[in-house]
Amino acid sequence: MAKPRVHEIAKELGVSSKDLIGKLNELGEYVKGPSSTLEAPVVRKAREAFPAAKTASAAPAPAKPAAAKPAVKPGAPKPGPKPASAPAEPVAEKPAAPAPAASKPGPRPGPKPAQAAEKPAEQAAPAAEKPAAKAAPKPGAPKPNVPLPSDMPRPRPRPAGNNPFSDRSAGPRPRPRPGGNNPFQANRPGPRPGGGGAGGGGGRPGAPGGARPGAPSGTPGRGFGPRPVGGQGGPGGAGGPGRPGGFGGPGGRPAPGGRGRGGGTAGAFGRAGGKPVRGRKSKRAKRAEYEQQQAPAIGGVQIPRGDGSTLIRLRRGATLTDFAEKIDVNPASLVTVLFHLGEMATATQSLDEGTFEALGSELGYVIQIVSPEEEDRELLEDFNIDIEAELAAETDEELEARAPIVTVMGHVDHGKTRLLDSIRKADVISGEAGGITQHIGAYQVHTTHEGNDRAITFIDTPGHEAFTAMRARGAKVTDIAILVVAADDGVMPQTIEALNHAQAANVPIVVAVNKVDKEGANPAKIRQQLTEYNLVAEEYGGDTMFVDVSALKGQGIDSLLEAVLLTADAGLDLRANPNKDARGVAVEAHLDKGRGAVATVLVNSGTLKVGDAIVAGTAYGRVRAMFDEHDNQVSEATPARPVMVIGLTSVPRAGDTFLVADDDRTARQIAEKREAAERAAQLAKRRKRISLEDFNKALEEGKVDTLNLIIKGDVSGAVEALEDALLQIDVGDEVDLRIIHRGVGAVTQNDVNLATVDNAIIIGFNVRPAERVQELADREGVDMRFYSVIYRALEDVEASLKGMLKPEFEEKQVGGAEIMEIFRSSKFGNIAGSLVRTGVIRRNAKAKVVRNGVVIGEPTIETLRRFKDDATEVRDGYECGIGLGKFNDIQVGDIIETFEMVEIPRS
Ligand SMILES: Nc1nc2c(ncn2[C@@H]2O[C@H](COP(=O)(O)OP(=O)(O)OP(=O)(O)O)[C@@H](O)[C@H]2O)c(=O)[nH]1
Repeated sequence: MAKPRVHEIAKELGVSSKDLIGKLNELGEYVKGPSSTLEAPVVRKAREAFPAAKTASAAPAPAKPAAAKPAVKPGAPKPGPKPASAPAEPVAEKPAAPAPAASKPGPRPGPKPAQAAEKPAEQAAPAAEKPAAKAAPKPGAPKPNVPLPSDMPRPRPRPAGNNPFSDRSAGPRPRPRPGGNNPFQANRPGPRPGGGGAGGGGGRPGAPGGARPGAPSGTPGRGFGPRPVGGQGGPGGAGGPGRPGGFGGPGGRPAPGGRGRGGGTAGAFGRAGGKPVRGRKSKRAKRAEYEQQQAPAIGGVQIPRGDGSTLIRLRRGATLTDFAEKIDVNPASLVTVLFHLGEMATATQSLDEGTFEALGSELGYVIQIVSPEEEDRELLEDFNIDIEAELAAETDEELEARAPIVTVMGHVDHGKTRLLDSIRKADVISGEAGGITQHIGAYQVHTTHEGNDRAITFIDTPGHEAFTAMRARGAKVTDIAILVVAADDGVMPQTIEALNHAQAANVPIVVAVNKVDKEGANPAKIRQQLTEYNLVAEEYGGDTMFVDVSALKGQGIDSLLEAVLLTADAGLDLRANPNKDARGVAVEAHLDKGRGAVATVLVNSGTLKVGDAIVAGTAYGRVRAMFDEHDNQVSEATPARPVMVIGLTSVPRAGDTFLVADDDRTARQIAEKREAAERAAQLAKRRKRISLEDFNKALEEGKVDTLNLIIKGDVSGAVEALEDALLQIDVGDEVDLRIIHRGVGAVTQNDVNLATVDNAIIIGFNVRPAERVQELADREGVDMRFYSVIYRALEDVEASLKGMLKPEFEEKQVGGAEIMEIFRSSKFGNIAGSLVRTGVIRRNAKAKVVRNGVVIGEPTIETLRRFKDDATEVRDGYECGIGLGKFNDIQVGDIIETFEMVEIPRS
């Protein structure tokens, strides 16, 4: 490769190509054109032919090309020739250039060196001599491609290639890349070198490829540090350099050169080497930065963020683990983030909606807590039960008329209970059946309407509380509400509450104006009052039916039932499919001593049969027997037919929906799943929400207080109502009211044990403690309270909570003085000349002026004197003058008592 071309030699000699060609032709060498290559002997001839020119131009000429070329493709072909022309110097300097070559030494070098080497080498040698001598003392270098800046006399070793040492030195050098065509490799082994004995051959290789590489290495020692840089890879080249070592001075250097090997090089080059490293780092850093942007860290953890509207659905009582699963992160990360938001929670703790919302908005997610109904629907879907779809799919042919279901509401004492009794008695069938003997929570009566026998089902739990509690559970039981208003009392607060609840539930209302038998009853006034609430009587042009009744005397009951039926027929589609598995609602339930859990259910659709596997809320079982309100055993219940069911393993709650499952196992699984969901939701509700900040503070100040309650009642409706009412008590933020357990039946040992563990108070409603339970409670110091009126229980709990909020003070009498004489002073008002009878009278104390046992005023002791001197206190047995400020209503004989407010220690 490195055969020089005519034009190159011409340039070197400072003559035109044409002249050179002419000359050579003259000398008998046939040369075709400027691009023709020349063999070494021919070149020699040419140089001999133009001796003068050569000396003149040689130096400069080579410099350029050399520099240029190597730079570009160092290892490349060019080098060969160039070097020839460009003597030694360049070599030294250029090493730098070669370095770069290193990076691509592989290919180039390989071949080139081999052949190129020979010639150039030869030629170079001679050529080099001169320059070398001048510039570099150390001539070593006939290095071809390297141009040489002159001022850098570096001893230029020889090109690795033809340096005899090269091989050897190389040997030791760590051989960088194994590369097949890596010159070094070839060299090393010896073949090349060996063959090259010629130095030339072997060297070459070094030169080109190796050179590059080598160069740097050697260089380093040299202090070329910087240059090499470009060289980069050169390292490998290192081999070359090895050479230098050979050459003495540099010797030491080589070592570094040795370093040739890749990374090592860097070190050898100092700064240069560092660069690449730095580059890599920054790349990594950049990536990290990018990732940071993607997922900002909160509290040191990175969490993929939502875009602010990413919807995440969670069930009630979900935990951080549930949330983490949805966004695919480690739950611990969420714990950390929440912690930084000021809340502490474990990954498996049920959290309330507010906490999830705060966490979600922080992370860019919109958290949607699935409603209980929806959750239950999803739960049932897992069992292939979709009640809504089932209902929607029913055809007219499948639907049959059913009885309307009615709830009686109204203000206290307006006659709800009495009305329900009257209706029961009015039942046309009762006579034959022996009357309604069972209170099962609902009953059905029959009446003749327009010649037909019609049934109406009444929920036997008056009041909107139960109605609302059921609704809250998603049960739409009531079709029509009878609003009872006493004609002698008028519309009262609960009347309005009741009608609001009914209207909110979209339940039509029939107004029963009761107690019309009473004197002073004014039914018209009721009609008029209710128009304000959108209940306009038909006779006034509205669409609400008002019926005057006397629950006491049983008057107007038939009309009321008729009004109910008319209202139902007018606006309600009361039909259901009786030919399928039953679905409905539990309206009442309790634990019966003999029969276990009993529940009164109302079938909404389908037919409930004895033997059915049933699940009601979290209770399940198999229908062992059913009874109606007449205490008759029945084998099946059709829509709107209330029956008392026996066979459940636990007591459901009023308002729990029930359904018949395919088999016992399914019923149990549904119940268990509901139970789990319920527990989670309860946990979330109960969780004390307190910020981290407040938490510490509250702890320090001993302000963390929770009133734990256990509620037991005779029927689930009462327990529900009591629980709801209790939870509505506004107790502020400092105290938490928790109902840790509720149930139907007597207070048991288990209840007391639970209360002992959680420091709870037991509230019993219409129940008594079971045997020996009172004893246990006394022993354990558990407070049990029993009520038969919900209101009283509420009052007590509220008072107790307030007590926890505010310390209680009581007056403690400090002293007492009797007024013996009255001095009138224009400046101080009346002064009571008194004798202290008990204790001590102090200035500024609060006082009570008592006359004949009656407190007539509570002034403050503003002035207190012993004779003419002010005193701060006067003890019993002494006389003093007491000024009560503006309170001048005193008489001789009055007693002035002073007292302090003393905090009553809580037991
Ligand atoms: N004179 C008269 N008294 C009635 C009538 N209806 C009810 N009462 C009386 O009113 C009082 C209250 O009746 P209840 O049926 O207990 O009233 P309630 O609305 O069920 O009361 P709570 O259960 O406390 O909400 C009783 O003393 C009844 O005897 C009526 O039509 N005429």
